Amino acid sequence: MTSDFNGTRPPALTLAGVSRRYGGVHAATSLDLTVTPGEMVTVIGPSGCGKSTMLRMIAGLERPDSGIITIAGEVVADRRRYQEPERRRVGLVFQEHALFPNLTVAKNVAFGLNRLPSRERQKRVAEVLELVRLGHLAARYPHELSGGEQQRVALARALAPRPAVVLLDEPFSSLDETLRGRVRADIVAVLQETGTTSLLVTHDQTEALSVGDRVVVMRDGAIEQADTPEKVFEQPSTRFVASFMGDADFLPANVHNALLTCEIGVVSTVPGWANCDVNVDVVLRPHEVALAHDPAATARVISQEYRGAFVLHYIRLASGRTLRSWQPHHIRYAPGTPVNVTVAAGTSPTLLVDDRAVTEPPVGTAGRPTQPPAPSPITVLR
Ligand SMILES: Nc1ncnc2c1ncn2[C@@H]1O[C@H](COP(=O)(O)OP(=O)(O)OP(=O)(O)O)[C@@H](O)[C@H]1O
Repeated sequence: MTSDFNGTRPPALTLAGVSRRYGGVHAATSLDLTVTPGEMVTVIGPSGCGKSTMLRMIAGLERPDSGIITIAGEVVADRRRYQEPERRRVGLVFQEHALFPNLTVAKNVAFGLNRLPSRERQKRVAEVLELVRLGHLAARYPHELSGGEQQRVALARALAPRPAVVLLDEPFSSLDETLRGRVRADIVAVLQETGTTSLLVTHDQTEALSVGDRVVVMRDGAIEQADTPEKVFEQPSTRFVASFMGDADFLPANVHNALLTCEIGVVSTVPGWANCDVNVDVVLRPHEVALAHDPAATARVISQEYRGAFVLHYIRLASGRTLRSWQPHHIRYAPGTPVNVTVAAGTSPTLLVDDRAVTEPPVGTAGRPTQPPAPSPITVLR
């Protein structure tokens, strides 16, 4: 058993230094993660970054080359031990519904409960079908259900044996856009209601941010950042996370005596950066970039995309760099319009040095003379 967590329950799941290679491919590299009971963690990253490999190792469908995995305090995989999937307290929900087509809904849900006496089994099946609001469809076969209903049955089946962790691998991706939102809300509600610990793999940034208590961003087999949705979006730890989790542009900038400036002028003050002179890249998201028509401005609108609630404008700066700006849907600057570009008041943008976010001046930068990029024309913060 691992040590107690918060003095009471152990973590629902831990990975410590978990790695897996397929020939020359490092599918998972030294993964470290601790998931607390009841937490919902979303896992996101580009195709092939190792999301499914991580889930498969937790489920016991794949054996790690090294590292330790515990579930509810019990070691299920380490150098010596390897617990079979059916003995792990893990429930699985996959993209394809994976229900047995020849079994009714009730029998599908009862499938993992064969150790229970018949009466208890029936009671538990009825309970979980009620939970996903499908009690009235217990006698139907999978082909008689909608895609959303099939996913709710899959969740009921995963929850029935009271697993310590439920793993969901892109459970909504086969559903169309409208249904997707509804089924997602239903499933998340059931997981929250039952206090179920879960890991949900998704390709959808909005889903990862809106559903997760914590978001794990993976890249090339490694965890790049594991944080609250707010931190992942507002304080990305790397250039990759900043650009992967939403639109982001990067401008060379300089912090001199706590004042952050770049090509568009003064961006903000940076508390704690007094007495330093550091070149950085500043991360700007389109909602942080303000525009105003100004015949004297050197920046130009290149194009715009109508997105319904807002219009995304592409701006070419004097340097030739491009910046994007969201404008309310009723504001549309025609291509060629000269615009004054500023950073919205109250923005505290992420600063990068060598692709990593920095919150303090790098060691040895105090007083270092650097050549600040020439701001054109300095814009006073509103
Ligand atoms: N059984 C296998 N044999 C060889 N290589 C594999 C195997 N399974 C996965 N890989 C490789 O390991 C890497 C990680 O794959 P994985 O399926 O975990 O990625 P993923 O992030 O889930 O991708 P996707 O989002 O496309 O599903 C990929 O390069 C993949 O080609």
